[in-house]
Amino acid sequence: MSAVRIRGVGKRYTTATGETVTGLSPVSLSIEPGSFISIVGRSGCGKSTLLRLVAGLEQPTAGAVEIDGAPVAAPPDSVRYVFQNYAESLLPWKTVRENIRFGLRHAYALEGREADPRQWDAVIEEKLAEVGLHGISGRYPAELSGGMQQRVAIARALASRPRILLLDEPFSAVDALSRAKLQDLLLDVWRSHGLTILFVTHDIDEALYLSDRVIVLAPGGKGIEEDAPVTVSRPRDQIETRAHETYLNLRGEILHRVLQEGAPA
Ligand SMILES: Nc1ncnc2c1ncn2[C@@H]1O[C@H](COP(=O)(O)OP(=O)(O)OP(=O)(O)O)[C@@H](O)[C@H]1O
Repeated sequence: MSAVRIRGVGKRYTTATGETVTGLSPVSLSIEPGSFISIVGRSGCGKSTLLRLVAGLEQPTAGAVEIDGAPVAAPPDSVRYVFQNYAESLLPWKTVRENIRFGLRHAYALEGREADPRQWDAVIEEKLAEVGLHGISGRYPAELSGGMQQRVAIARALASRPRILLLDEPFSAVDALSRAKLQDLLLDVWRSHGLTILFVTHDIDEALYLSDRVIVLAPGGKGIEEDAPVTVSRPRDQIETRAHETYLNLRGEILHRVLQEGAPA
């Protein structure tokens, strides 16, 4: 069974002035459990709309999203969302420890387990270590670098034991070196937790490096333009993978297609 099934899902928005805007023309996609899928395309093509529909944060105006075979009417327990901006993923007025505790509470409540708060600090430190952070649990999100904030956002999401992780341009505000490290961290947690990941990015290289499949959305919310499998072997390596012939050919193909599109960037 697919982890996520998107059946003819489309979204039209009505603006405050009563205008109707196409967020996304109907698309259909089947996402296998444990796969890593990226969604790319020009600004305004409907990437975030698609992710929010899968997350149950918005309802489609056409079609339906199914998670593990069940229709999504509200944000499902098995799904977590990491945004570009930490202020959306984390609670800025809570420390890192309190933010992750929030995720843990959620997991314990779902599993009907009695939480023993005395054990939580150890689990929180374990989650932070998993994303390469140590000794920062007493800090507030604003006291961390952009890359560290996104590591905390990932740790918090992992603490609630999701099966599906949705990430909306999570690394676009960090420097290139931190970004490469975050990409490898995400591949590590994807593998070790057996997650299904849907990842929105503007960066075609990032999408190719991370994914099993890259979905290119057409400009103006017109739907899926290309669904390209990435056959480059795993584990991936920042230097070797990006120099691989298959990777470079696919990169050329997708860039060519995106650049050819008539709409302004
Ligand atoms: N709440 C909303 N109300 C009205 N229109 C919206 C709303 N959200 C999105 N849209 C419109 O839907 C279209 C798709 O928006 P969306 O944010 O999904 O694009 P995107 O591909 O994620 O863009 P970007 O790459 O710039 O983040 C755009 O035309 C946008 O203006």
